[in-house]
Amino acid sequence: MESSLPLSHCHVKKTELVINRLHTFLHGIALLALFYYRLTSLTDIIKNKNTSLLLPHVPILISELILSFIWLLSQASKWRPVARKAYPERVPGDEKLPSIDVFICTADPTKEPCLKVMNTVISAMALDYPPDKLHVYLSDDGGSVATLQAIKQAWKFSRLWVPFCRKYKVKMACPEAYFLTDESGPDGKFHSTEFRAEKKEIKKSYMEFKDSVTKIIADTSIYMSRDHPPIIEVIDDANGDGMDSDKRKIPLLVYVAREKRPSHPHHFKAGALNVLLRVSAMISNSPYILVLDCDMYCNDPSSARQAMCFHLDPELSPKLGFVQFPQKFYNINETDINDGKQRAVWVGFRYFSVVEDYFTGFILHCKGWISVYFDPSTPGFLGATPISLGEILVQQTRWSVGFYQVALSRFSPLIYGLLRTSTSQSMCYAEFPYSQIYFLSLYVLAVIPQLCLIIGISLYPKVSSPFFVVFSFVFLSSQLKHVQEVFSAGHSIRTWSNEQRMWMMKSLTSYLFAALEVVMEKLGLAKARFLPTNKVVDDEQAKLYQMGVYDFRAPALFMVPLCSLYILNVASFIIGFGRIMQTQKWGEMFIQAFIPFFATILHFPLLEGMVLRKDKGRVSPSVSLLSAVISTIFVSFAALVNYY
Ligand SMILES: O=c1ccn([C@@H]2O[C@H](COP(=O)(O)OP(=O)(O)O[C@H]3O[C@H](CO)[C@@H](O)[C@H](O)[C@H]3O)[C@@H](O)[C@H]2O)c(=O)[nH]1
Ligand SMILES: [Mn+2]
Repeated sequence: MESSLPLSHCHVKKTELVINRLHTFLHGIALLALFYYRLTSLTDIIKNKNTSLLLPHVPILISELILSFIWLLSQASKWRPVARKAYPERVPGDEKLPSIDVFICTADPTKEPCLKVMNTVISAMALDYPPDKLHVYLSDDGGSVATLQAIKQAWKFSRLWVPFCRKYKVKMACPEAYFLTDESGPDGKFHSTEFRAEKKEIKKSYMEFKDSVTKIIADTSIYMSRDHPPIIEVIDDANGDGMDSDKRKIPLLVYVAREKRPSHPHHFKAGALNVLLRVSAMISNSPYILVLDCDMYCNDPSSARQAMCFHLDPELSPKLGFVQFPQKFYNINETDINDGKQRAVWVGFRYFSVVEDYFTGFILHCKGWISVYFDPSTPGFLGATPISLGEILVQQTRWSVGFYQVALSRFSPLIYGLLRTSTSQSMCYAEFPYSQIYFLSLYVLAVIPQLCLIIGISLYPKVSSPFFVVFSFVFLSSQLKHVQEVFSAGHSIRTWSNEQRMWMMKSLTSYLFAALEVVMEKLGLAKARFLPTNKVVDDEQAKLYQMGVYDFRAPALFMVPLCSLYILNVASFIIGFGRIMQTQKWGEMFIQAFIPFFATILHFPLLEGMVLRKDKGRVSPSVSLLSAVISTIFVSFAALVNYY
């Protein structure tokens, strides 16, 4: 009877569906009204031959068109929200399970601490899956001797750890995280002296393993090699124990450092994964692969079985290309000022773009495969997100470069995708690459209404006009929709402000610089690069992050535009507000004064960073000074125009 029960269940989230569609409908109508207003006022300007007024009005119109276009694309992923449930207890017996190859990538031993990489490896070894059907491959792009030595130690420790996890059904397969939490074993065995004795023993072994890794690091010079021959090593001990697949108690573990030469393009992570595909084809050749980054660990040992609930489902299976677990992070605190959690969501691996995960998924869909997005209540995998603002912006710049590479190519989702897959699927895949042009809208909205407020040019309807309601509705409906999404995901209002702030900060810096980088790349002046994020946590940074305070020690290239725009907004609000008080014309400039006011409040941490804070993570005085000079030039320009 058991086999007739479904392995998974998918249900439509009805309330969210109704809210989303109602929002699409009402917001869509309001946008049409907004553009009606813009077009009529532009026609008036042209009729009255006030051509100089086109200078601010046209960019504002373009920026509103861009925002609306991206909003429209984003509706596709919200049209039919579903939730999935997997029943791993219903998957067939172990003998019927297909085998899995787990791929883990590491690249730079200076940025990716060896112990963390080994924890990822060990947690994968301890997945709840038949050991003879699980094979773990580590790709080491850094070709580091230390990593090779450490993985041998990790293998030794796994020989104790994997049986321990199986025996006591340990829920946290990553040893570092296990020994940090207070898990005392499953019910019943909780008090057993046997369990306690074994736990003590295994903890001792873990400490010895940690010491051995520390010693390896201390004794070896650690650097990221870009020039090395290939090494493939099946990790084993001298007796060959553990190799005989009939008797194997722990999964096979293989170390791979592909050949790298400076003259040869190696295609970053996608290149590493393709080498693993070729190597694993010769060794285990499993029909399924599980890809992990070295900063993620398996948080729920049953996740491989959960994925099988979809892959073995007779209805889904023939077309199912991949099961995607959302990226969730273990190093996020409640305040999450950097919006590291990214609530909105990201096989031969495709080169060509540094967002190979997104791009490969897109191409698979275009080839007719489907995928399942599975968000279990216990996250299957937990990763690490950068905790400093600078790292986040650098990471975002890399992603943005990757998205532009896709958007500007023949693979552009709205052309390539529409011809090959459904409209809604293409829209979903188009949202990320096209939303990189947010920076155009945000620069316009951060500068033009402000300068016009100082000059005294009105760009928005008066409070008494019926179109005032339209503009207010568009603003409120988009903000309230965002708040609703934040709340329904179980977060607080603080998440809303963090996400708004980070969205603006990323757009104004990363999206812009990525666009410049891609232009340079097209002109042959720059080369594609993949700077792995830094996973080494600096104490000072960790302290600031824990307190919910920004670490503004980001590159000046990022900080100067942000601070200059902030000062410009504060200044324009003060000048504009002063003028409104003088002239008592509240109605005319209300929206225009509200924009810099909103920015001033939302980005208050920048003001704190420039003026109030004295700690190391404040905005450096040179950045503040340079920003003040730049914004003064803009404000003076507007004041001069106003004067004449
Ligand atoms: O030349 C390289 C560069 C990177 N990596 C590995 O790629 C992974 C991702 O790098 P990371 O620095 O952690 O970047 P993130 O921005 O955190 O990664 C996100 O973005 C990447 C695309 O840019 C995706 O591949 C990742 O899955 C996704 O988590 C890590 O395991 C690296 O070791 C390589 O193997 N070779
Ligand atoms: Mn990462």
